[in-house]
Amino acid sequence: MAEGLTARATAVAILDGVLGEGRMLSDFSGGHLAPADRARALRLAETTLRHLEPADRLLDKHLRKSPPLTVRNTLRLALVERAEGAPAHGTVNAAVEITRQGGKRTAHLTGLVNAVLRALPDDLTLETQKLPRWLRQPLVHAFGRDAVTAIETVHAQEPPLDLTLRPGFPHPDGDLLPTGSLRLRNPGQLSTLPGYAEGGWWVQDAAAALPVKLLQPQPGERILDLCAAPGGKTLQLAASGAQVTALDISAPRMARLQANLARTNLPATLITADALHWQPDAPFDAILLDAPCSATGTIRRHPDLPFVKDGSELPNLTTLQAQLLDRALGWLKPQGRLVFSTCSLLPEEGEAQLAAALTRHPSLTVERPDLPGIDPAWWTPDNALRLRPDHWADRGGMDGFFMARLQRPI
Ligand SMILES: C[S@@+](CC[C@H](N)C(=O)[O-])C[C@H]1O[C@@H](n2cnc3c(N)ncnc32)[C@H](O)[C@@H]1O
Repeated sequence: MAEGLTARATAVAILDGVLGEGRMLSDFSGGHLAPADRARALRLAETTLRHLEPADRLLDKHLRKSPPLTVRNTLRLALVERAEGAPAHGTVNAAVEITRQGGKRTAHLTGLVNAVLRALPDDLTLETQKLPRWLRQPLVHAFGRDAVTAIETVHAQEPPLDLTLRPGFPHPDGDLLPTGSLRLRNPGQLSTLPGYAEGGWWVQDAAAALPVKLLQPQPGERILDLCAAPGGKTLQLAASGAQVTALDISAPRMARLQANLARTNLPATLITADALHWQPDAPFDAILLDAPCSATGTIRRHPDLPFVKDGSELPNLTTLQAQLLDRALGWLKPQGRLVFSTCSLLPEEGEAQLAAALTRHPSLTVERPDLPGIDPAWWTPDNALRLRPDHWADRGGMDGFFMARLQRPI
């Protein structure tokens, strides 16, 4: 059997699901696989998705007509592995074997797969993959062509892993970022790292850790985490000593939040409900609204997103964000503060959403506290924070996020 065949064949099956059936990578369970094969398959599929279109441009030079999707995915995987430095013989043998094992559907194409892969040059270099048009155009308009090219360059790289640390607890070695997150390059099995068992840290992108830092929770404050699951921000709020109520509509995601609280031994009151219908008993000192959004800021961690989404859900999402924001503002005590955040790169889920909220609620003020490690260039003219994947590009980038802190009048 060719080495790594299980992981590679699984990676092809994952690519078939994403590109043929519009399934998200996060839906892949792979529970029947050994953990190492599962992790390798996902990593191979993600890497292939980061280079899919440049890979196709090279493959198409050697294909007279397009093969079935699963064969194309087998070729894409082998080509991308080669470009990443894998030895030719291993990738070719595995691709041929996967094609042979496809039976009637693909076995007659083993010769083609072998010939195409052997015809590829030794020094394969892949161009940078561009964002899809529905996303690229508004981003060029918002940030300029150079910024979008820089974002695409970061999207092509495997992202590092960031941890949010709990003061006084053990943690692994890594690079401490200016905003306080710890960055790891090759973390390996997380549950074996120092501090895992004690709940001393949790995985959270450096940008995703900033909405809670912007909210500046204080011990004893009554804080609502609205749209809370799976709960990275709930853990931050609870670790600050605030009295946290965490609400989310999704029961499975709330189960993950509960497990995260159990591992870290942090307290919060959990409510599974639709925020459009729920009402609190009493107002809050502060609210974090980490609203559902297009998640276009997380493409470096979710390279399937550009292939599965087409922007058609945006009007519904922006309407929901505004409704959630209006409801949440009504649950604040006088002078209470609310952070609105989205992991989106699109101004309509960020800058434009803030501008519209200020028009609907002219008495609100936007607060801009001093936060350690924040580059002054990341603040917008309206005192919001706009974070992009190309920020800290030399360190591995960060997720795209928008966040603003609003204060209710007396
Ligand atoms: C961006 S995610 C939240 C991430 C979370 N704050 C964290 O840091 O782990 C948005 C969440 O909004 C929830 N959501 C969507 N519509 C909702 C609604 N009407 N009421 C409550 N939660 C909702 C989704 O289930 C999803 O978990």
